[in-house]
Amino acid sequence: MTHDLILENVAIHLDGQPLVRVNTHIAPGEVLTLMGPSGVGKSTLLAYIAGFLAPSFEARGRVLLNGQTLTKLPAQARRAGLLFQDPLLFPHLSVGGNLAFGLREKGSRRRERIEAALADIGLTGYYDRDPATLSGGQRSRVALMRVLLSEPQAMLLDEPFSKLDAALRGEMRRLVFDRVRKNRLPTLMVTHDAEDATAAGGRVIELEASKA
Ligand SMILES: Nc1ncnc2c1ncn2[C@@H]1O[C@H](COP(=O)(O)OP(=O)(O)OP(=O)(O)O)[C@@H](O)[C@H]1O
Repeated sequence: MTHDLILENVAIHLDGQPLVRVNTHIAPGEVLTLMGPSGVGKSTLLAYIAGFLAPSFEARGRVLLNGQTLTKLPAQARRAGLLFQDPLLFPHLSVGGNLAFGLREKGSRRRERIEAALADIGLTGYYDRDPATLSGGQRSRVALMRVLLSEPQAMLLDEPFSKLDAALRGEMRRLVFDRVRKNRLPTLMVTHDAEDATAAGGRVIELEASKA
């Protein structure tokens, strides 16, 4: 099955004022970078796609994923993986518990899948660890893996590397872009950092502040 993310004449308004407007098609494994001034509505667009747009906004247009109109589905049915600036993990769950939260698969192989995911991000033996004891880079990797275990069909990245120091930023960029390509996920990344766009290596849409 191909995973295409289509934003068809999407326009978002706030209190009658136009914010973001986009019309584009993101192919499987493609990372489209969205840049533009603060307040133009970049995060709002991601929230619209994911299904939790605040009621003060008004949105027009259609969002399609694999040919299915997302805007007709509740947020939990949309299969859009979200990664934010802050890699938020549930503090009352272990690292393994956090990954289990993302896992779609049921049954006896869950533990095995989680152990494999931990090994995959260099965290073998971390299943029972308290997330508060992880480094920033380790937390970011667990947050990414939790999203991937939920088997998303598209990825939405909201300044995902901005809180990391330079060395970790490079490492996380490689990991994230490698996984979205391998999993053939259409990906929309919001960032203020031109180096993120260069590392993504794809198209860049530069939004302009509304003149209205
Ligand atoms: N829940 C909300 N209710 C009402 N207005 C909101 C809400 N969230 C954001 N806004 C407003 O909507 C506009 C767009 O915000 P948004 O966060 O999408 O911008 P952005 O382009 O992502 O900005 P930045 O680059 O600073 O993150 C801003 O004017 C913001 O103040």
